[in-house]
Parts: sequence; C-alpha cells; structure tokens
Amino acid sequence: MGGWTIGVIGGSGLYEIDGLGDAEPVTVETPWGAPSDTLVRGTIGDVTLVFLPRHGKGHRLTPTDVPYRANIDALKRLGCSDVLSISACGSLKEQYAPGDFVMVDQFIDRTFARNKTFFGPGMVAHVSMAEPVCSRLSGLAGDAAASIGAAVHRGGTYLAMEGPQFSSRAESHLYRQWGCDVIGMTNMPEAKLAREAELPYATIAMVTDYDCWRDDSEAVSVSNVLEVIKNNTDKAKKTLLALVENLQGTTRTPSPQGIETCLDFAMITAPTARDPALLAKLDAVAGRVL
Ligand SMILES: CSC[C@H]1O[C@H](OP(=O)(O)O)[C@H](O)[C@@H]1O
Ligand SMILES: Nc1ncnc2[nH]cnc12
Repeated sequence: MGGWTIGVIGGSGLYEIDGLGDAEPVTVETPWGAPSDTLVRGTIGDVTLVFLPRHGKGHRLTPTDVPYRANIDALKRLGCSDVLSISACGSLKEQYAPGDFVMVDQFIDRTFARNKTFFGPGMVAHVSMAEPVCSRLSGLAGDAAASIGAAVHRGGTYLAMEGPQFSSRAESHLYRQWGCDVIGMTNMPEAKLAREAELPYATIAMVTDYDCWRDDSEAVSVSNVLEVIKNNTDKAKKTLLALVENLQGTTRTPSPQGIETCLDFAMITAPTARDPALLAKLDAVAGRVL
C-alpha cells in the first residue's frame, strides 16, 4: 500500500499547509536554478506531501518570475508521484461564483515571457498536451473538495495570461467568446513542464472574482481578491487533508493517461546529435529514459 507522494504547489494565499506532524524543510538546488522557496516535506499516515509556495513565502515572486522549471524539477527530484496545484482565479462565466472550486481540465496558454520547456538544442522532445490534466488526480481532489462542502465544478478551461496586470474588459470579453471558464496567471507553463517531467498534474482553481466582464460587479483588484482568498484558503487546506485521508491504505497505480511514461513517445533527437551538457541537466526530469 502507499506510493503516493503528492507535490502541492500553493498559490496566492496558500503559503503553508497543516497537519504534517513530521514536517521538515528541504532546500533543493536544481540545474534550472532555485525553486520559489524552501520546500516542506512530511507525511500523514502512508501519504507523503511535499509543499512549495509558488510565489515564495511573503508572496515575493510575480507570475512571470516564478521559476517554473526549478519548481517542477525540485518536486520530481524529491520523488513526487503527482503534482496538485492550488490557485486563485477569476471567473469568466456567471455560474462560477467567488468561493467556488473549478477542477480545470483544459488550458489556453497566452503567456509569452517564460521558459516553457526543459528541452532545447541537443535534446528535442514534443509531449502531448491534448489532455493536460491527470483525470484521476483531478477527480480525487474534486471528491475531497466536495466532501468538505465546497461547491465543485468538474471540468473547465483555464486561460493563462502573462500578467501581472489584470485583463482589460476587451480581453475579458474575448476570452469569454473563446469559451474559457476561468482566468489566472500561473498554471502555464507549470502544467506543460509537469507533463515533460512525466508528473501527473491537476489544479484546483478557486474563484476569487468575476474578472472585469460583468456590468454589475466591481472589476477585479487585489483587495477584492484578498477578501475571498482567506475563506478559499481554509477550504483548500481542509480539501488537502480530506484528499490524504481518502488515499490512506490505497496503492498508487499508474495514471490513466500514461503520464509517467509519456517521454517514451516524445524524444526525437538522434543519440549522436544529443548535447551531453543538456542531458546532464535533464537527470531528474528525464532520467528514466536517458
Ligand atoms: C493575487 S491575485 C493574482 C494572482 O493570483 C493567482 O496566482 P496563483 O495561481 O498562484 O494562486 C493568479 O494567477 C495571479 O498570479
Ligand atoms: N481575474 C483574474 N485574472 C487573473 N488572475 C487572477 N487571479 C485571481 N483573479 C484573477
């Protein structure tokens, strides 16, 4: 039984988690630089959690400055089997109200100023992002959220914008026309990098506001986000504990999407054309196949 080591990336408002009796800080250096902060590792029963605050403690890092590659590499290096992101987001649809949780299953990536891949000259890989979320992890997290009384929406498209400024009204209306459900600034390239590292990824997008498309709501601002975030964060912490409780005594099996072996079909560079220096940097992310 066991085998679950869940990396938890805490977003705005979630800078630590509860319930880890044996919590220990772990400092990790990666070939991609330092992660956002010291990680915290601990266990509850037979489940291990590794927590990382995405913006660093004290919220020091903008969405653009988050070291996404170092964060995912560090979680992989510490032996995580799965990665659960917990994020604040704006709602692009009436039915997703502030306080609701959306179990995102698709992304549109509109970010443009971030490192989006571990690969590069001397080792080219193309992973599939057709199904960017692990349906099992997302389902389990959604069940846990529902069990603590959160309003949970299963499925939804998350528009990842660069930020750090919020959207204009014209942009917000455009994303609605595209059929997007929620908007945030951080889940890309995080989800892409998790996939390259063969880590099943899911996100709980916690709605804090209606962005700026709604005539009878105030446009999103840090103050109205902060008003909702405290309550969302309490629910997120309870959700995590419920998730871990539900996993007790279960044995982890491979993800239904075959994410743990996705690099088997992704790497195209001939062995003779590979760059040894890049291969060395890929030791944690792609060590299984290199
Ligand atoms: C403080 S509101 C904007 C901020 O919150 C979200 O971050 P995270 O996904 O880490 O919770 C959003 O993406 C922005 O970075
Ligand atoms: N409206 C919004 N746009 C982008 N990121 C957000 N995070 C929380 N609310 C947001």
